[in-house]
Amino acid sequence: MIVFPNCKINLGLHITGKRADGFHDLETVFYPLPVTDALEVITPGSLQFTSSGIPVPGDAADNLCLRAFHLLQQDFPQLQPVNIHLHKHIPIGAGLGGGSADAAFMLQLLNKKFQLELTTSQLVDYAARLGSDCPFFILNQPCYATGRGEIMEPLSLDLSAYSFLLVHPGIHVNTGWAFRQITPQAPARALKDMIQSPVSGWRQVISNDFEAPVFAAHPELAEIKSAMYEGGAVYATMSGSGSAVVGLFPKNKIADIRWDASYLVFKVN
Ligand SMILES: C[C@@](CO)(OP(=O)(O)O)[C@H](O)COP(=O)(O)OP(=O)(O)OC[C@H]1O[C@@H](n2ccc(N)nc2=O)[C@H](O)[C@@H]1O
Ligand SMILES: Nc1ncnc2c1ncn2[C@@H]1O[C@H](COP(=O)(O)OP(=O)(O)O)[C@@H](O)[C@H]1O
Repeated sequence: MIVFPNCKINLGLHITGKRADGFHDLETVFYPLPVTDALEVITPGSLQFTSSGIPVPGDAADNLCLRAFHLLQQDFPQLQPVNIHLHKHIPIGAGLGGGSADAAFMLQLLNKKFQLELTTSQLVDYAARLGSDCPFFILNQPCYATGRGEIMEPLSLDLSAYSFLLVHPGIHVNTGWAFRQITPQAPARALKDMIQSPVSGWRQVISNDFEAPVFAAHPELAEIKSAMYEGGAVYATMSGSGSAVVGLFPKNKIADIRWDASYLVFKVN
């Protein structure tokens, strides 16, 4: 069985409070985009994880695909050992949620393969135990999210008039560090309302709290965002805690910007 976990971008992000459990409350709009990994699971086999493509940092035993398998196996001992292969294409530590997508797709794949009959709400609960971004990928549709990101309201948000440019300059931002740079506060404007306003005005009203500290640490990112606006982007923002920057351009009119050869660049028309 093979699935293709996709990435997400955040359109607006506000850190609204620090919680007793050490996490932060936030509000954001998650939007899925078709830049994907490939995740294959074969049975029968011994429990094994291999990967190709972009190297995943850390011990293979800590990979979110294996963690998703072990999480379900605790409650469903009938899960047979599986051979897992991940081809990594989504940049890592980029604010694109690639690891979270792999974990959420793994839960769904195992649910189907072993006929566990888990409901969407049960899958969301399991996903929340693997990471704050994971529950989104169970729904995988435009959502306004609060809490740690697990309280989701699907939105009707049609961005089919736009093409998306994603630029990742290879800077890996540590999510925990990024949260520690921010003093939580109530947002000046309600994101849930602003996201329904015309995209042409988003530049003035939709912002990401992580941009100030992350751009201060990596000025190259502010330059990427400026280059997108100079190239005709209708809206540009860093995604999540970075470091990927995303630009919305009129459909099929992504500017031909000359990026540094080391950057990873993705176009979604
Ligand atoms: C910032 C966001 C926005 O969508 O995305 P990314 O930039 O990572 O893609 C998410 O909130 C990230 O979610 P995720 O990447 O799953 O984070 P987790 O693994 O749960 O947490 C990593 C660390 O970030 C901090 N953290 C995370 C989420 C949250 N609501 N409050 C936090 O304080 C904690 O220090 C935690 O130990
Ligand atoms: N399957 C996976 N893909 C990517 N990263 C993974 C995976 N499993 C574990 N990780 C760990 O999760 C961290 C964050 O990954 P990722 O989800 O890509 O970043 P972000 O939260 O910025 O979107 C990485 O540093 C990596 O060590």
